[in-house]
Amino acid sequence: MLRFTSGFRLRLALGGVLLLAGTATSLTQPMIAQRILNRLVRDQGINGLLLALAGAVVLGTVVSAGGYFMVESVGESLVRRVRGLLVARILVLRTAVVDEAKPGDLVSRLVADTTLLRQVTTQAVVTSIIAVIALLGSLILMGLIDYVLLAVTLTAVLVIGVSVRWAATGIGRATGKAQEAVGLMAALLDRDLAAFRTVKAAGAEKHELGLLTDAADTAWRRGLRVAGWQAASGACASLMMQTSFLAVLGVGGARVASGRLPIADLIAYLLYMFFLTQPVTTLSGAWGQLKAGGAAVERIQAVLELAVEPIALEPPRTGGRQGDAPYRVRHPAEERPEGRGAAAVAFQQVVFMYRPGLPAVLKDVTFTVPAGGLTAVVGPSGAGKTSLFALLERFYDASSGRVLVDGRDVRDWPLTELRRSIGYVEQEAAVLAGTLRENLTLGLAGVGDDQVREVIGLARLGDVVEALPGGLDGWIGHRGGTLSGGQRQRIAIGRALLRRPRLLLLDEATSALDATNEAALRDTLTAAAAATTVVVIAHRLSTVIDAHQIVVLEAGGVRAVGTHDELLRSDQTYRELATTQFLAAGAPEVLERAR
Ligand SMILES: Nc1ncnc2c1ncn2[C@@H]1O[C@H](COP(=O)(O)OP(=O)(O)OP(=O)(O)O)[C@@H](O)[C@H]1O
Repeated sequence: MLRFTSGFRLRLALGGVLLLAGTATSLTQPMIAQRILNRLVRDQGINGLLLALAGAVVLGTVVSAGGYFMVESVGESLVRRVRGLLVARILVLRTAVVDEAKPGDLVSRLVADTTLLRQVTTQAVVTSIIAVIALLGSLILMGLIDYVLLAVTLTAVLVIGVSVRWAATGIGRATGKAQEAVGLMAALLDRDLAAFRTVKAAGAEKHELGLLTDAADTAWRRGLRVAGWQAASGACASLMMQTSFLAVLGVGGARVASGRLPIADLIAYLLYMFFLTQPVTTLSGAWGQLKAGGAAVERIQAVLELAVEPIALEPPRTGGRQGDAPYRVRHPAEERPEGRGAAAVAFQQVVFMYRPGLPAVLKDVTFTVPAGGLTAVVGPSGAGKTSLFALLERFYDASSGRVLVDGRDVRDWPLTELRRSIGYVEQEAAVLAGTLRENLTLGLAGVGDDQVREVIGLARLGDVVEALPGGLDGWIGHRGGTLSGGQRQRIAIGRALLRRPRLLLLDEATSALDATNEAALRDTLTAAAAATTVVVIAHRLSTVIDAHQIVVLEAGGVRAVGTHDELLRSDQTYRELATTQFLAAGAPEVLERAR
């Protein structure tokens, strides 16, 4: 926790000092009031004292408010820093890590655990520092009065310390588990929202509700356990304070009776014991809170330790008002590149498994893609086609062998530069909640209207712009739920083309397009292939027929490479694929050629 407070410690300390000063100023008020009363009784002037009392009231309030604000603002700054660190980390997590993560749980760590952390810093840390000072001060003054009574009090404080420590461990453990349950709830809700229509269509609302309420119940039960530990710790502290009070009374009384202690000293000592109750109660509560914060820190730390890609992503230091618009791009990534030509690709004896222990999905894959032109990759479902793209984008590293882009191993490319050279259109094309323009210019800065309009033409997005209320700046819902599969993919193609990639990877949609759009997109791909290298995982006959080279993949291995006509003649698998599995693009002559 201390690590996260670096840079804020001075402000935190200053806030603590102000709070302390505010309390001290407030403590002078009864003394001034007492004097005012005394002077009134003696019929003396009180103007000066009234002024002093008013001054003490105002000063105490202002100083306390300043201290409170400072401490709270440190809490907010701390949350901002930790959230910045977390998102900067989450955004560059390795794909394999995210494959296994629960997104909802990550969100819960970002939201709920950081909030808990804030409460702990502002409430627990500062109040306990003040309480420790008050505790030590009182104990010293009590020792000056009578060290025998101090020994009795210290025994009680020690017992309280031990029991509070024991309870705090329980609080920390129970809080960690409660936060875990909250994370599970978030993960479950995320899974339902991600597959919202599927849940509805399957009539699984009741089932999912059961799971969610189970998770909520678990969080509630664990929350109760936290409350139980807190109550036990508070009860222990209070019991010991009362016992020690009685013990001091007994021992003190005996010492007064034997003449070893003046009665006035015993009364003063007992008054100090009253003072002591406050810091002891505060500290016993704060210890538990610190442990709870520790549990939150552990969950945050666990995310910060996940494996990340070699991309330097620092949370920006500046704040600044951005208005109410969500998803405003505050730190635009980069300028749109100029035309950059085409990149050659080579796979050399590539073996790849997603995780150690899993079977290899690519087995000794070797083929080359020349710079420029259209290469189609075809093969049965599960052959490993998408995995080839994942290696090119370096979402994963090959287990052995080499993947080259422009003759350079992808592992030797700076990752951002590699990805900047590649445009990737997934089959289940991702559309982000935001405007159409934001979706197209994602990660690019300074893209002019004319350039956006150009890709709208190229990707055949005219109908989407027209139908969308607000046009180019119209809002596209969560995961593009308001769009058809084909429209989503055309947006993704537009996004990829806008980046002017040296290599365009396209996992063709399996859904059929109408004949006009089919032909138009074919033209777009042909035009793109003239300027850059295009590799398409092809599901359409029209695409393979147009391809300069076709790579046939089967069960993780390259079966054949050639043109459509060559492969029709020479390769049985290809012939079967071409005649049975490809989506034929309406035109009879295409079908005829396939036969
Ligand atoms: N993230 C992953 N973790 C583990 N295994 C995976 C992962 N993604 C894919 N696989 C497995 O790798 C194999 C190849 O998958 P891949 O998606 O590359 O096939 P594909 O040829 O693109 O299939 P399709 O045409 O159905 O999209 C499959 O057996 C799949 O189950």
